[in-house]
Amino acid sequence: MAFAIQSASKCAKFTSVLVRQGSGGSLLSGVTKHAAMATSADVLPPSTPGKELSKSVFISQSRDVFTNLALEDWMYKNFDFTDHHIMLLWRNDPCVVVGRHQNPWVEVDVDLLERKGVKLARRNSGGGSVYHDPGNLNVSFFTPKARYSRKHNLDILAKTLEKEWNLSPEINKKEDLIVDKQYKISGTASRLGRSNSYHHCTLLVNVEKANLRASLLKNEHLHINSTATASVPSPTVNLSELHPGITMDALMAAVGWQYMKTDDLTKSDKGWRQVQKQKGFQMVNPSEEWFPGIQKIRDEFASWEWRYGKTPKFEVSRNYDIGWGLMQITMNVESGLVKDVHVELPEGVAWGRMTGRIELSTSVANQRFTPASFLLVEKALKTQKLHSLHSDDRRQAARA
Ligand SMILES: Nc1ncnc2c1ncn2[C@@H]1O[C@H](COP(=O)(O)OC(=O)CCCC[C@@H]2CCSS2)[C@@H](O)[C@H]1O
Repeated sequence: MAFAIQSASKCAKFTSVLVRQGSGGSLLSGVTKHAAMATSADVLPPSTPGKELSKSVFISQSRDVFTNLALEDWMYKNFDFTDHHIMLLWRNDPCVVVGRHQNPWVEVDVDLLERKGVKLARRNSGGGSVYHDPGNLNVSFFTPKARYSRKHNLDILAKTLEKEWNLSPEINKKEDLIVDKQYKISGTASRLGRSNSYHHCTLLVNVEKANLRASLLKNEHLHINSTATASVPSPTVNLSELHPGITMDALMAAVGWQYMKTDDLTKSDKGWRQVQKQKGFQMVNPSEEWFPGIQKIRDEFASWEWRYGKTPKFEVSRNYDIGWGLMQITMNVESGLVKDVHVELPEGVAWGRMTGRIELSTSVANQRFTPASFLLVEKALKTQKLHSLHSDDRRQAARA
């Protein structure tokens, strides 16, 4: 029996290729779409009974953020990592990935992202919003919860950069990897379940910095009140700027090999030993054929209900200069849907005989919130005549 795949999923199979024979070759050289396909049982020798821990490096063949998040989720839910730890390396086409408890309208200009073709995704782990493109490497470390250690994993990454390229990254308080005391090269988040866990992090190799900045710009017109997790912006640097030898291929190979040779066992793993069974990295095709049910998970990650509907409830306002002062339109949004709308008129301005705060019943009620919801309310208001109160009107309004 090969490792956990059998015990957990009966049918997960992997296209498996040895991608680095000898030390000189590029990580991905020799890998073709039609590389020999084999089940894990064909690749890995049968494990001997007892407490043996082995490790694998998987590389996702997909660049679709929703597919990769689904793959991660599938592995987390279906594998048993007790005697097999896995590192998954994955990259995405341009996207912003917000944390599980975040508000996308706080974090980014949602409409701008859409116009630029940058996807917006929500992950299952907590923390802030990060930008991905193929120059960003995502590294997921899967272990049983009992062996979960962010520090151990980040040490592997730091050690790789030290040994291979003479860099001295440090792990700061929030477990970012930073260089020169301030420049972030990696952000971290994690998910812990009853028995399984993963810690995942980014590595900025050579992302389009201008796109990173532009994709994390906010919509300055929206004023949002919410309890959602806020991101912690930091100055960032690409590893390729620190050492020209750091290419994506070279980094993936170095990180993968450092992972394979690092002992994950701890003092509490009495009677265990770590064995090396895998001779190379395994290319993973995250398709329905290999991971039954993955398409449904992918569709859930891509759905409006998950990306926007999961936003913690919030209050969002826009201010309008109407000549006599600032008018404010406010909406309460729950599960991404507009629950109620009110307008706050500036002092001394009336709408008919109404002043101050006015509850509105509008066509946006119970609809999905978008910044364009404000345009609809604005339009509806424009059909009403606002006027400045004369002192007589003020007295009347006060009596009403
Ligand atoms: N790709 C990437 N890597 C590192 N730092 C980034 C990146 N993109 C943006 N940033 C910077 O980090 C802050 C947000 O930092 P903050 O600390 O708020 O959030 C994080 O770091 C979350 C990391 C999540 C990692 C997951 C791994 C797989 S899927 S995403 C942002 O405002 C930018 O200044």
